[in-house]
Amino acid sequence: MQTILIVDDDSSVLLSLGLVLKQAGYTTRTAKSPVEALNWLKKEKIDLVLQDMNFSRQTTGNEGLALLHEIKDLFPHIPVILITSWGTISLAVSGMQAGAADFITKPWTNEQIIHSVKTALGLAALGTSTAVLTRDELDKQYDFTGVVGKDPKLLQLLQILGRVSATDASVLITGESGTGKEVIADAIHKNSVRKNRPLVKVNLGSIPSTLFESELFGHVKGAFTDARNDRKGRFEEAHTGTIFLDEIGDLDFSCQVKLLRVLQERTFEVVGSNKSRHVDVRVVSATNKNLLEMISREEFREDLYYRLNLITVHLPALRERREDIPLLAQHFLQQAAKTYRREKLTISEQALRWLQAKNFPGNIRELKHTIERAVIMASGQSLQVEDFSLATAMQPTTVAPKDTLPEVGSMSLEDMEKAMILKTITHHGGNITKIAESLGMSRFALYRRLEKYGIRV
Ligand SMILES: Nc1ncnc2c1ncn2[C@@H]1O[C@H](COP(=O)(O)OP(=O)(O)OP(=O)(O)O)[C@@H](O)[C@H]1O
Repeated sequence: MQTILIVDDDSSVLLSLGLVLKQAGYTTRTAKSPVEALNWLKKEKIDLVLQDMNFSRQTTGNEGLALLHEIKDLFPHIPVILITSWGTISLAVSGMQAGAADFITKPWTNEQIIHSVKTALGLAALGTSTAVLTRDELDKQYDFTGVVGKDPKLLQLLQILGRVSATDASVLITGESGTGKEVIADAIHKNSVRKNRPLVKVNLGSIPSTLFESELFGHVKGAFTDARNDRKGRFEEAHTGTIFLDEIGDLDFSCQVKLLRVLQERTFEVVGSNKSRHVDVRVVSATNKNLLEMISREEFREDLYYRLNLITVHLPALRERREDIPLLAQHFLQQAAKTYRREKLTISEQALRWLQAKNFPGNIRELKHTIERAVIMASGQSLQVEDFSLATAMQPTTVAPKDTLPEVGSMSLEDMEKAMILKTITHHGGNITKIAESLGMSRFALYRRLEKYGIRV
């Protein structure tokens, strides 16, 4: 049985937390001061510490922080979960920086405590094994179908993911556009105990802040002028499963606090109703932005950052894993050949080497589009360097001069708009930020048009 040490100066808190944890099958020890806590840690095998940060009457939290530092120095492998007041969230942030496993804000619920304890113990049990597994070994243990590659950086990442997926820990996936963040989010869900439950994907970059709550938490009929029916929010749809929050770095500052609340308390209110609903979700998020830089510019909340990234995985850019280009190219060739009914099509060795040396600022997505274009345009049975250079040369790089506009009456303004959007997507290899910039519109406006024309990027 695992033993949890609870540290708080309030006897009633010690009692209630002790009861909750005992009911959940843990042995508990209690300490009312840092000295008592350290004594327990020295004389018994403690698996986890649950520590109230505001346990001293001064409530500055300094004493709590000092105890945390001491525990991390003496027993670095024991996970520590902090309990803080909502008003002293900055304490929780300092605690996370000092190595705490997680933080819970008051008033806590029993589910929150158990969820956090289970996750932290699960992560601690994974240990720090360093033996690097081969792709075959990984495939025997986990389901990574759809994730092509065997570059050592990718294998290391998959190894961590395989182990972390089984826990309920929140995972933040970072990496440039087109490096496969969504593919990795799928893999996390597929390898988790929630795999038969829903995986709900939310692109936060495409939701205007005015619709944020209604989209994520749902609304009841009549909540606002356009609310003609009740509508389920994305969190409710994801209940018992996983929610994938894509483009988290694009979330408006005012919406960040609303998201923090639901992630913290695991409850939300449907717009127009005042009843709280409990939600059980695993959170995976992704961004191509540097959140730490955004935090220093005060554009992203640090407490939200720590809530999202119990584990961070960074996906390498394609230029950092060129060895995988031939494998990926073969994979996309098979896919495109099937789609365009050119099953017999192969790719030459020189063409593979040419692709391997080429730069793909749009990463794997751009490589995929490049192969697709070559498959459409190639006339022979084997794709050659010329097929790729031709496909690349056909990519628009300059603005068309005025007199090359199509004949009057041959195209509507909407056709032109759609064509220009497609041209820009090809040019930027699917990088939404750059496409929006080049077209002189906001990302939101771009997403609306993509939806309107049924274009998938
Ligand atoms: N390892 C991989 N194996 C096979 N296909 C991949 C891999 N990584 C990415 N892809 C493909 O590349 C394309 C882009 O991947 P994905 O959408 O996951 O990237 P992303 O990092 O989420 O991009 P963005 O930041 O622009 O949202 C998709 O078509 C995906 O299927």
